Amino acid sequence: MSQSELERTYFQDGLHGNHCYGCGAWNDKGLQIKSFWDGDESVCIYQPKPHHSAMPPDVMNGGTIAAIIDCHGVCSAIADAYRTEGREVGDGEKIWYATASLTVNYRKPTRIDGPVTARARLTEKTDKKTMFEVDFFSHDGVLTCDASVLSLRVPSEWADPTGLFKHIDSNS
Ligand SMILES: CCCCCCCCCCCC(=O)SCCNC(=O)CCNC(=O)[C@H](O)C(C)(C)COP(=O)(O)OP(=O)(O)OC[C@H]1O[C@@H](n2cnc3c(N)ncnc32)[C@H](O)[C@@H]1OP(=O)(O)O
Repeated sequence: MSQSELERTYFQDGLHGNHCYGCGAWNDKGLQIKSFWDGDESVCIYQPKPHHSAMPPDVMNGGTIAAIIDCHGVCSAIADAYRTEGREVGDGEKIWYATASLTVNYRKPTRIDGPVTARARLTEKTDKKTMFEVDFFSHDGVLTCDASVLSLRVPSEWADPTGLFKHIDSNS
């Protein structure tokens, strides 16, 4: 069942303290993408800004597209893990995933003058690994990119607000 715009809950709003450039609701300078369930698919609708352009000012930059797809895929893996356990995103013991692999095929230029949409579907899952395939559309409904995002479950140190590397350094 799809949620109407008013009753939507966005995955990122449950990821408290997330400063990620693409999906962190607590990063004022980031993209602050928002993702939600539409039945079995997850959806992200994003209005690009003029400075998200490629060389032609009416075409969206590929790196920004990749950041949206990456973060939408990883947040979908996180939301799927919570949903599997019957919990809302962010409730109870925290679940974190990080990108292990991202593949983006740029099929057509993406118009920048309206909201883009990423639609993701789960294609593979184990306890630790989750794969989402993502289709990316320009505002006129053209499929401009297809992508796959492999997310791996990571420990809570990844969410340490003071940083990750001190945990890695102390373990090595
Ligand atoms: C407030 C907080 C907010 C938290 C943030 C909330 C959302 C953030 C969204 C943004 C996402 C990012 O940008 S995250 C930043 C970008 N990503 C990273 O920096 C990740 C860097 N990579 C790593 O740290 C590591 O490689 C990991 C954690 C991804 C995986 O290491 P690991 O956990 O030791 O995994 P490992 O045992 O080697 O492998 C487990 C299984 O996965 C497979 N596998 C591992 N890597 C790959 C790979 N690249 N491609 C294919 N398969 C792979 C292995 O073959 C194995 O399969 P099998 O034998 O089991 O079959």
